[in-house]
Amino acid sequence: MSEQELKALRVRIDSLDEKVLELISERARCAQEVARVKMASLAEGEVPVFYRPEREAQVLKRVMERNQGPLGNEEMARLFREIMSSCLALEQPLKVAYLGPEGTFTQAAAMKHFGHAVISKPMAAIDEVFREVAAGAVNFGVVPVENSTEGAVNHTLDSFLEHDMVICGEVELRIHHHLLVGENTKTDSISRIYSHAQSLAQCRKWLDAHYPNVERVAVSSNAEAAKRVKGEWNSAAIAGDMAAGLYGLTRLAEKIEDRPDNSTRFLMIGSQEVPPTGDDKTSIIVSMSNKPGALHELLVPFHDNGIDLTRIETRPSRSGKWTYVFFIDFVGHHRDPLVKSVLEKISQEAVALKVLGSYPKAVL
Ligand SMILES: C=C(O[C@@H]1C=C(C(=O)O)C=C[C@H]1O)C(=O)O
Repeated sequence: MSEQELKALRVRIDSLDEKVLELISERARCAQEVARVKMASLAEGEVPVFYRPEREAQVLKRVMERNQGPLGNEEMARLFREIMSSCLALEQPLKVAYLGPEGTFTQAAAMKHFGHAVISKPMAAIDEVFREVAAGAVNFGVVPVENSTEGAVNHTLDSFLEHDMVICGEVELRIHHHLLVGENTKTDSISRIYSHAQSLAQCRKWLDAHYPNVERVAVSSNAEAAKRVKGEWNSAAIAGDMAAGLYGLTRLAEKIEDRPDNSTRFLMIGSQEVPPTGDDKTSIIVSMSNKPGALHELLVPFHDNGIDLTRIETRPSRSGKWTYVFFIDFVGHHRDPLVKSVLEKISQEAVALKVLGSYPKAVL
């Protein structure tokens, strides 16, 4: 390519950037107008709701449907995700608590869902995220709920039994683990590998093959593991990209998870009910009396009405030994007439039924 051709293309890019800049600014001014309208239409004592997940899901879907390339749909949606995040921040910056410390996959999930223009607050434990949201110190919380290799995150499920929380969104994240070392580490004398118990489990086979005799130490998070090895000479950590970057660690081995499709699903928790988008999921908790056929009775109404169950999980209930609660996710919104009638049928048989929330299916 000649110098002249390159120059001409760059002139074109500069002129396109000017247009993109002007359009983004116009969009941001529109969002400010939206905020003004939201404020003006409040009833007395009503609190304004600036963040509208159902609308955001719609915007992202529209972008993906209309995108003609060459950028891929996910990439384009990711760019719009950030534009919306900044526009919303002009209305009101969201405060989001997540399972920390900084550098966790939960932080990456929070950024993927809300974009980067939020005020984010790392918490030391899942229960603390719930408490921070319940106390109203933040608008939303982000917690992991299930992993495709290791299954349910029980701390999260149990926290739903203790707190009244509304689920307002979900996000899925591909989880890639790396074996990380600090600059002081002597790689031939690693005697300890730190990580979160879930991550150690997700890399069990790889560890058995490569470091069979090295002690595996479970710590509170992958980011905490990364932080520890920074100063140690005989240890390594298993953690992801964010933690590696944050603590300046070197990748001794990359993508060491046993299953290449290893993914984690995260939930956004808050107090805001989300209206239907037409492509939603609902999460409920049900406790049934301890009699034969109880689970069957619970599932029949879903089957009879053709409602697609996406997940069912059992946890010991807090109210008695050998009694259980079921966490169920299904496709649909609790305001859909069909879903309403199924929930009514179930509540006639159940000891207790709680709708944790209906929310748009993950777009990204
Ligand atoms: C602009 C709005 O407010 C927020 C910002 C949005 C955006 O930038 O598109 C979408 C939904 C809301 O979270 C709106 O409600 O339409």
